[in-house]
Amino acid sequence: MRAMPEGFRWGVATAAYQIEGSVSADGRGPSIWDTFSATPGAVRHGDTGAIACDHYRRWKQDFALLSELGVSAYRFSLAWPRILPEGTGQVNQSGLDHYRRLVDDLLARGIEPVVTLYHWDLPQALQDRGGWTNRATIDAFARYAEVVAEALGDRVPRWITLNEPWVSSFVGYGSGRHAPGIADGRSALLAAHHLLCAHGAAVPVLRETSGQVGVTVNLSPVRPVTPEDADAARRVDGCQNRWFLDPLLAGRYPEDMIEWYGFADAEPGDLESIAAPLDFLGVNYYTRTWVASGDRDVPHPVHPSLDAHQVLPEKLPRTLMGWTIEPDGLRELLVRLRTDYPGLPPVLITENGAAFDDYVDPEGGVDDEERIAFLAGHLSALADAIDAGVDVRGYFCWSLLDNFEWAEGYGRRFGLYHVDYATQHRLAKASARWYADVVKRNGLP
Ligand SMILES: OC[C@@H]1[C@@H](O)[C@H](O)[C@@H](O)c2nc(CNc3ccccc3)cn21
Repeated sequence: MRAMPEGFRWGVATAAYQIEGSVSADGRGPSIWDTFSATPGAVRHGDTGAIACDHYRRWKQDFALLSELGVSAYRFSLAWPRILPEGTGQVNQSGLDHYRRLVDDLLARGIEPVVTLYHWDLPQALQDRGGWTNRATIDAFARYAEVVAEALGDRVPRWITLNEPWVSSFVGYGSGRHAPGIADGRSALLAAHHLLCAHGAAVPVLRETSGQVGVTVNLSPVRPVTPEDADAARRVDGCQNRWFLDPLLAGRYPEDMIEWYGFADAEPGDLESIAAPLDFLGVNYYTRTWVASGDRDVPHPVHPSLDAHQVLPEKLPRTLMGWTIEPDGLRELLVRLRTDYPGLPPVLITENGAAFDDYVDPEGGVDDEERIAFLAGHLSALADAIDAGVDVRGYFCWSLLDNFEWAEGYGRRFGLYHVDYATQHRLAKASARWYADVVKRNGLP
């Protein structure tokens, strides 16, 4: 038995655009993901979030699944375009009312709502004015936080300002593989900085509520394939991990990367605001990053393309996303955080999960043993990190439901519950029953 500490929070996580659907209902405005997914070639099979899991209408039945799992917490995101359809200006009360109902139902079930304000669905109206490359979006986010804090501030125990600013900036504005589909290095850096500033502007606003405040970053330990690749690996670590951890936890950008990027867009006071004290750090972990510089093209001056440098060791097992399965990477990154960042607040694992080739068998079940093994391995590594002294307060499995997997569309299933998109029928996979038992035991059997 690998028991977690007393009071450890067990949860599952989702995000608005990936599950809600109803993209034009009750006053919702368009987001950059509505625009991007409607762009031919942007998303596999031309999939969009227009319907997704129809969760906007089926949320009550989905919340019954949370009770079935026995989780003590549920992480989900608010759709900014439901609350402020134009990103700023007029508030849409229907949007706020929807999320009030969700939060109140969770509380009535004894489940802690952990609310992400921004999980990539920027109102298109803001992108029309430059989006995250426009410094004015910082103030728009702060106003959004004020509106949400006023409406829900008395009943949400944990707030997450941003989900994965690295993805929003370097993938959305640097490689163009995510919305808004811009492939420009300097835009990625500007977007990253403004996202961090937006986080810093929202922290004092949310701190006025009764809830704790944190931010979620995706972290991946970086390994050189050969010793000659050490410099390239350090650059990728600088881009993917340190470019966000250093400002958030130490109030500075990493010197080696400032030089590499030639970055000079921080204004006086920005770094102090970004480094506002956190009640917790959300960490999303999925895999390690293996880097080989080799004789490939010179890495992009801003965003060393992981594709060009991602050379995965053949012997390692992978998920359907092509990501190597490396549970010990979770222990490694948590111990590194504790070692490198003395100001590290308590940690929540806000996402961990995997996509495998799930299918409904002739008996009507989904026997996803690979997912059970993935989760068991990562929970064991998490227990190792806690035994090593890292203060981890909770774990959120990604995801409750199969859902819209961004540029991969519906072809990649991460859910504990299988979703038949033709009928919207939810079906507990074997991993759902396994996870419910882990939650009940407060640890691995
Ligand atoms: O891909 C699985 C999930 C995704 O569904 C979540 O919305 C998102 O928060 C999330 N982040 C990662 C981490 N890594 C990542 C790397 C490159 C592009 C996108 C995500 C995985 N995931």
